[in-house]
Amino acid sequence: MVIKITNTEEMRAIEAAADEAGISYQTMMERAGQAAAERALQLIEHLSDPRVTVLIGPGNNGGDGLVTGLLIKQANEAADVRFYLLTERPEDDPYIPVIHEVGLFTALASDDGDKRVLRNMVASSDLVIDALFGIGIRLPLRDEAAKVLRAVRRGLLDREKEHKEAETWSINPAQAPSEAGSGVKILAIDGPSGLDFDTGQIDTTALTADETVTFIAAKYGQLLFPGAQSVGQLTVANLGIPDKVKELKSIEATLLDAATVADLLPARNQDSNKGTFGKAMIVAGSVNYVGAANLAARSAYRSGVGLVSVASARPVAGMLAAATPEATWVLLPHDMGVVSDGATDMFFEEIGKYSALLIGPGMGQEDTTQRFLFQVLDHNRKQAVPKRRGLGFANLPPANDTEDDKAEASELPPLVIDADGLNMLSKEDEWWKHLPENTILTPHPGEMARLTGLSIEEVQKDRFGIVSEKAKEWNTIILLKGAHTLIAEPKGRVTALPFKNDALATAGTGDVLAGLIVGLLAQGMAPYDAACAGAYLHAFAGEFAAQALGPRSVIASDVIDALSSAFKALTPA
Ligand SMILES: NC(=O)C1=CN([C@@H]2O[C@H](COP(=O)(O)OP(=O)(O)OC[C@H]3O[C@@H](n4cnc5c(N)ncnc54)[C@H](OP(=O)(O)O)[C@@H]3O)[C@@H](O)[C@H]2O)[C@H](O)CC1
Ligand SMILES: [K+]
Repeated sequence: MVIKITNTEEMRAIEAAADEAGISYQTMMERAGQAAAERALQLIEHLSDPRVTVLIGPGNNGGDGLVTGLLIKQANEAADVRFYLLTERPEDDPYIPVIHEVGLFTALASDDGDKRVLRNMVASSDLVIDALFGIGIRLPLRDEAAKVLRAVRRGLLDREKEHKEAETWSINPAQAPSEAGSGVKILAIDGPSGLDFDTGQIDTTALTADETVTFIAAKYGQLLFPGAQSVGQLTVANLGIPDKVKELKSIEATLLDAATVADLLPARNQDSNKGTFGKAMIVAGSVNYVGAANLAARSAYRSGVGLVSVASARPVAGMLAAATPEATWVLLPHDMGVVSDGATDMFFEEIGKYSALLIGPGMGQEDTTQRFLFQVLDHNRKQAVPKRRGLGFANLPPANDTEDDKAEASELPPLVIDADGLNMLSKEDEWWKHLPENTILTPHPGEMARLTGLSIEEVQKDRFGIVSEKAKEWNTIILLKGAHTLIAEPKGRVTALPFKNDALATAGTGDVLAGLIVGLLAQGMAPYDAACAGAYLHAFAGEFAAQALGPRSVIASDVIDALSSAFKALTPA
């Protein structure tokens, strides 16, 4: 199963192709209603006589809502299901007669001038299903639709107020009742009505859903802010559309899922030693940013790599060695605690032993460090092979002749550039021409803005477009961080993460991510796969950490600690 991401035009083409292939529009609508009803039934399963209000729009989104409501009633006789119609449904609607036959309550907006009926319906509901509009919307919302949504909000507030009045207060906050909010859940069909499914723009009157059930594929607008904020937890129901439908198959944007990541991870061979699982080198840290190297190295180790070496300015190693006992160290020449360009020779004496390389976290951006970075990047092009100078380190095995030869002939191993590495790149004209093929860049939106010369707002507004375009232009893999992190490669693939977790918005989590990716790379994963899997596991670990500690209190080290939970959940023993 691969979850695709489409725009509305692509979705229309897929629907038409599915219809052509024998899955009629009505069949799709009934399967859509079935999928939404399943989620709805789960949301009300703890209630003995649940009350459900379904908001019905004029188009097929409304049709999905009618099916959903009917199926809820069919599955749960005790449920009080009522429908609120924005407009009369088309005359040939097959579901309205059934609703009348079953005797379910319906109200029509044009009969409810001041929207009191709607407000009361919502205030007395446990679940509101939003089936006013889906991908057929053209913003802004017309008046009547906006009025209906405002009345729904008022109904929700009434309910919340009532709930609060009924609350009892405990003197000791540690023992206060934990239940909060109005208790009304909102389930959106395909998305909150008022969402632009292509851009993520959203009408100010739109509801904030707890959950969204969408169909066949995710839509860009569900993953872009500000709309993504109102989508809640997203479920994708494929409606039985075969993967081979050309219009679906040709889509290159996908939403990453746990099973796909589990399949990507390298197998663990029991007959192994630390050499089996690769060696990662991390060039990181400077006297001003000491901790980055520690976070990246510890995170890399949690990925299962056999050995992690940190190459850093000598004083940094002195400060960190005790806190990072598993790492080995390569002590680079430095100027006042930042890596100097004189470090290049020593770097190349070592790098041949490593199967992956990360450069950047906490390095600073001094001119001398920048020269070092570009000398490293240009090595493959210039074939400048330095002579070994015998400056080994106590904790690395002495190189024998063969290793020496290997080191001298070596190209750079698969490479990740992060943080200050990216900032130093952006200071050089046409910097991308210096990158070895398949390099992974891991910018956050601010770094991406610097690399592209755009503003952060411009980057964020068109995340998918920009990351895809730049991956092609720069011929490199780009991982654009943020809620719904994106990974794109030059050939056109783009992958989005399903996570939007503010727990990761804290210093050092970027170092953790970069370390995790280099650890996976070192174990032989293909660069694009390592970037995707690393990003997924990092965000997944963030979810575990947030559950345990609350998103507010999570710090980068907690994410490292939670990595084992993320790996275990994906690949249970
Ligand atoms: N993707 C799938 O495979 C499936 C999707 N299904 C569902 O179908 C909807 C899309 O249905 P569609 O009928 O094309 O469009 P909507 O229901 O979303 O909306 C159309 C109606 O909305 C009116 N409209 C448009 N803009 C506004 C506005 N700004 N204010 C008020 N009203 C608006 C529009 O009126 P017009 O006068 O402009 O025509 C239409 O009446 C999709 O989202 C899924 O939920 C299938 O059921 C299953 C397969
Ligand atoms: K909707």
